[in-house]
Amino acid sequence: MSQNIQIGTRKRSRANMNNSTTTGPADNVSANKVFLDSFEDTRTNNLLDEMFARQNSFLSDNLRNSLDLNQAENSHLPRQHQRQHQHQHQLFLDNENAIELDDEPRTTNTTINNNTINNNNNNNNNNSSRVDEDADDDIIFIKEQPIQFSSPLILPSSSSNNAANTYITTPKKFKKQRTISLPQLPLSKLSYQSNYFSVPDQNNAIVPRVTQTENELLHLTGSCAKTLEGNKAVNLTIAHSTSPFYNPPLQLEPPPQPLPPQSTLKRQIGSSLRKFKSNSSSESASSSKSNFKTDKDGHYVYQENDVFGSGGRFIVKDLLGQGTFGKVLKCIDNKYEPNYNNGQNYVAVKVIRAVDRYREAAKTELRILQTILENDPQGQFQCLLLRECFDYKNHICLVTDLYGKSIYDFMCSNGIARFPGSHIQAIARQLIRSVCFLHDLGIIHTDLKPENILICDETHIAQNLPTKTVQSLSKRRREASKGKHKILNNPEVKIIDFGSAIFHYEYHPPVISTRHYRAPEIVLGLGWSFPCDIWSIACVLVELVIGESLYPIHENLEHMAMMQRINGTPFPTDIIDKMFYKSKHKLGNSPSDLNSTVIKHFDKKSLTLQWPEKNKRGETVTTEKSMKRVLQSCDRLDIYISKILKLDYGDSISINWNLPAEKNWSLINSKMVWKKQIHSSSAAATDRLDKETFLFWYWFIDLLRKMFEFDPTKRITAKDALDHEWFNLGILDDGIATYNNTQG
Ligand SMILES: Nc1ncnc2c1ncn2[C@@H]1O[C@H](COP(=O)(O)OP(=O)(O)OP(=O)(O)O)[C@@H](O)[C@H]1O
Repeated sequence: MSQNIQIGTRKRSRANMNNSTTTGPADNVSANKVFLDSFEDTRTNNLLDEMFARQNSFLSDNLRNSLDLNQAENSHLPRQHQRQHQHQHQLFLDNENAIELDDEPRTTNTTINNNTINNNNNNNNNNSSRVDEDADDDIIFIKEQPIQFSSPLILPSSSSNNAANTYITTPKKFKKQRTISLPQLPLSKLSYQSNYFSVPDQNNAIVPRVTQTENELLHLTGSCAKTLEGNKAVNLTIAHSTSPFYNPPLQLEPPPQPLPPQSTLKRQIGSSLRKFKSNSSSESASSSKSNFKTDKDGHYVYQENDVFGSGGRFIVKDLLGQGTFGKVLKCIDNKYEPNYNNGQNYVAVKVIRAVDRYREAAKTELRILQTILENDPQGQFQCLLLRECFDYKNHICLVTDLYGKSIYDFMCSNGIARFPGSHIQAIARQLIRSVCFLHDLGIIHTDLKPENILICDETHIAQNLPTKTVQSLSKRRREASKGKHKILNNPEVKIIDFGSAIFHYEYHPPVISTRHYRAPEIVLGLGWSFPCDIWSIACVLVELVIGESLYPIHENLEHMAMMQRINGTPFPTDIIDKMFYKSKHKLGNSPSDLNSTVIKHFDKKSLTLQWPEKNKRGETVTTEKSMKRVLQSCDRLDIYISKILKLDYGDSISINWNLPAEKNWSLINSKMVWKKQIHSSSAAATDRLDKETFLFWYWFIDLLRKMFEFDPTKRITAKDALDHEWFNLGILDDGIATYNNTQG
């Protein structure tokens, strides 16, 4: 599918810069360039060569097996790069600079001064200022520098080849020095420009979007629109989620939007859709030819080659999905020539159940899709694009662009469900940016999950997995994957299913989201707003790393116990206090089972969760299975993800989110050096980790931690998440290699 990929062409702003990080007008750049700020193509290619060379050992197995890149790349590298390749194992990095150590005399030295390496020791806080004198030196590049022999530092020997004392010098810092970091996919650098959109107000009039304000109130469910703090008549809490509206403080919930009469439904689609309406959607013209049938539950009965729509416009070709609301069909749209734009005469049509309840719900979905379309007619913000809507035999039909399978289905059909880091970053960027766009429009998605994230381009490379690995797969996965590890060529995604999405000023049902992706404020009945989407995205991102659901739970108590375990901390007592207060004063519209499944498990005095559950005699009644799921199958998030990363990088990677990045890295590094000294090189070879790769994962986990903040008013917003340090970092892995290989 042709998609516009927006790539910020301005210099990257630093994570600690505030709104200025939103880039200016973005250019459309062809998707075959790894993001390299504003450097031209040839340099891009050279840089990529260098990066591949430098990381050769890191990826040697995978790249050799699947892509045969190393030999090919090195054969045409410039001489100094080949030399670098030969000696890449001798890279050492210190806080300020890194230099390549050579075992033969050299006249030049490659300085690698990664902006990420400059993170100071306070970098647990992403807003901390950097130790960096030059505000402009964050471009990623290698630059050959003459060696500056300042006082050499003697380091412990660091490789078997370098048994003797090794000198590491501190080269003089060059102004405007260009630095190198590992590459990112273009999708990881998609820019976002706020203050741009217009949104409908409560009377459906389009008003210009006001500047984002932090003076937003956290919505409560039901008829109460007070903030959590407001419930207690204390100072109003500022919810950091942004939205385009100034919410009238302490007002009762605005009346629900009147649902449009059916006759005006078509008008609701807006002017941008009119061009699609040349074939008027009157059903009568085609109904005689159609076999279109509806069952007793109001569901369309799927039959291949069914024809429906005005003039027999749509031919049913496949059933893409079936949900509560209806069926989603892959159809040929006869409005277009058969080979229109490489098969873009195919569309997805969501045929809503012919039941009043679902028809009404579809109208809400329609209003959301309409707002999205009006503000992003090109679909640059990764949201499902509505092409048309019509009513057919009492079924509302939503015609949208057709995308590939969902991330969930892709994972199920993959021998290794985990995604490469570069793809996780690209997907994260798209999701967060898309949600930032939605939140700016006042829309909360409420049901973000892998099933609702579709892949645009399903093409991939497939590597054969070792027999032993294949045998360890479940029968279902073995059959679905055919024993192969699939890596997408391009991890572009789209968010779908706006059936549960709402405008922030509308009625909030007490329970939203699919259980595994449900934020704590929903479970605790505190009321919810924009931050719930951030929690859901965080759950999705972890799922991409570990290859399975982070919260494989079905009930509240275990869910809460697991949340505490994963965050490594109990729920903050102030939010539990609010939960009790809300319940006591019957504020808001709580889940019906709140008392019996949530509140009763908290101790009123200590405001702590009583888990494992005990009976009156003090005996543990929590089942062994449940204990195992909470205590053994998961762990504090940094530890849990580190365990998974060991599969790729060896035993030494051990991320501790309580340590500053530099300190964490030096502990890991000294462990690796020690291992190399004690053991043979083969033992050390299991550690395929360098500092930049470590930093990539460290900052990823840091972002997750902020997204998993229990208190929704303190949880990172989508806008702030886009400015997080992690999005300045790259990684060289199979995902980058595949992308590069296929885009060339
Ligand atoms: N535009 C599309 N292109 C390709 N597949 C799609 C598209 N839209 C939906 N699907 C498929 O149909 C499935 C159901 O779509 P959707 O989630 O919108 O329906 P739903 O009735 O709201 O489902 P649920 O009840 O699960 O929320 C999706 O998971 C996806 O696999």
